[in-house]
Formats: sequence, C-alpha cells, structure tokens
Amino acid sequence: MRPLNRKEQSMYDLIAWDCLDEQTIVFKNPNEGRPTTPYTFDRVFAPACSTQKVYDEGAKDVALSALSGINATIFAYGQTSSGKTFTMRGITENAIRDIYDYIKNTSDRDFVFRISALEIYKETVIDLLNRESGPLRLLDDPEKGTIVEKLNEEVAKDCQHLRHSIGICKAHRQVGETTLNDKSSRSHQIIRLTVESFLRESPDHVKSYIASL
Ligand SMILES: Nc1ncnc2c1ncn2[C@@H]1O[C@H](COP(=O)(O)OP(=O)(O)OP(=O)(O)O)[C@@H](O)[C@H]1O
Repeated sequence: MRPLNRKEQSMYDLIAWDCLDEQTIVFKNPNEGRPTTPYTFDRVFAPACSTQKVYDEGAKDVALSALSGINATIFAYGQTSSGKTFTMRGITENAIRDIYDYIKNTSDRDFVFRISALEIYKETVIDLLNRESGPLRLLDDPEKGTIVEKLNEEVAKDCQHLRHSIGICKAHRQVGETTLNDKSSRSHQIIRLTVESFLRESPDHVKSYIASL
C-alpha cells in the first residue's frame, strides 16, 4: 500500500484499507455494522514501509538470483496511480547497487552486462534506448519464443553507464494524465538485463571476446 500523495492529502482523501498484519488487509468499512472481508497475500507492506524494505523482503533474492544463472523477473501490476513506477524505480536502483557490490566481492570472475529496454504504448513497441528507430516488430521464433526485431542491446561498461541507460529510459517514456495520476506512465515498460560471467583464468579466446565488447 502506498501513502496518500500530496494531491490526495489536499483533497482530504482517506486511506481505504487497513493492514491487519504482514499478510492481511481489510477494507475500512464506513458502515461499521457490516463485517468486511479480509484479503490475504504472501506479504503486505504498509504505507509507512520504505521501498528499501519492499526491495529487501520482496525482490532482492529474485534480483540476485540472476547472478547465479537463473532467469528472474520482477514486475509490478496494478491500477493507475497505485505506485508501480515509484516502487520499480526504487527496486531497480537497489538491485543495481547490490549487483555491483556482488561483482566487487567476486574477484575470480569477470562480468558482462547488457541492457535493453522497450515500451509498449497503445499496441506499439518502441526501443527506449533508441526512440528514433520507430515501431518495432514482434516475431515468433520457434526456439526463442517471441522476439523483438532490431531491439538495441547495449553493453553496460560499469555501474554509472547502467544507471545512465536507465535514466534515458525514464526520460523517453510516454507520460500522460489520468484522473488518478498527473504523471501516469500510460504504458508498459520492460527493462532486460543480461548477465554473462567468465572465470578470470579463462582461455585467451574468451579474454579477447570480452575485450572486443
Ligand atoms: N511508496 C510510496 N511512497 C510515497 N509516494 C508514493 C509511493 N508510491 C507511489 N507514490 C506516489 O503516488 C503517485 C502515483 O504513483 P506512480 O506514478 O508510481 O503510480 P503508477 O502505478 O505507476 O501509475 P500509472 O499506471 O498511472 O503510471 C505518485 O505521485 C508517486 O510519487
């Protein structure tokens, strides 16, 4: 649950749900006489929870599992203005920090990161790292599944470079207004990070491959 934003506070809105515990929320029924139904989740984060806590307890393990070769996805789903963009930004920043801390502490391996980012807006797929490329086509590949033709994939040279690329995606996203959110994303965004890692003592052809990136 997110706290009320400035606009909602200025309109004296009220939070409609109570967190009973870390798994349960219940609708605050204005008609006290009628019982309300509790809804149970794996984990509920109350409005005062920091994004750091949401990341630590809800996303960190998934983000770091990618470093051990497991495909991992973190996604936010919900109605307009529920806090998806806000939360995903915090999660992405925390994940980048932890990934680069992991690299620093893994001295026997070299890592290569590639980033790609797309936006789906009104049925059109756009490359967020190269908006000028125009709408991209989706193709069905019998082995790889759905692929996005000509989607740019950049090698992230270091942490700053990765943050810079994510900043470009943020700047390139469509923003509009909905009745509930002045800065609604009005679109879906997918950021993909691909990780390759090699033992430092790799054969020469692997070292020259890394150097060529
Ligand atoms: N955890 C939070 N703490 C404080 N403010 C928040 C939090 N989550 C969201 N907000 C604020 O609530 C508003 C709506 O959030 P956000 O834009 O992230 O929603 P959204 O789900 O991405 O909406 P849309 O689908 O319309 O793009 C913004 O003003 C944002 O700053």
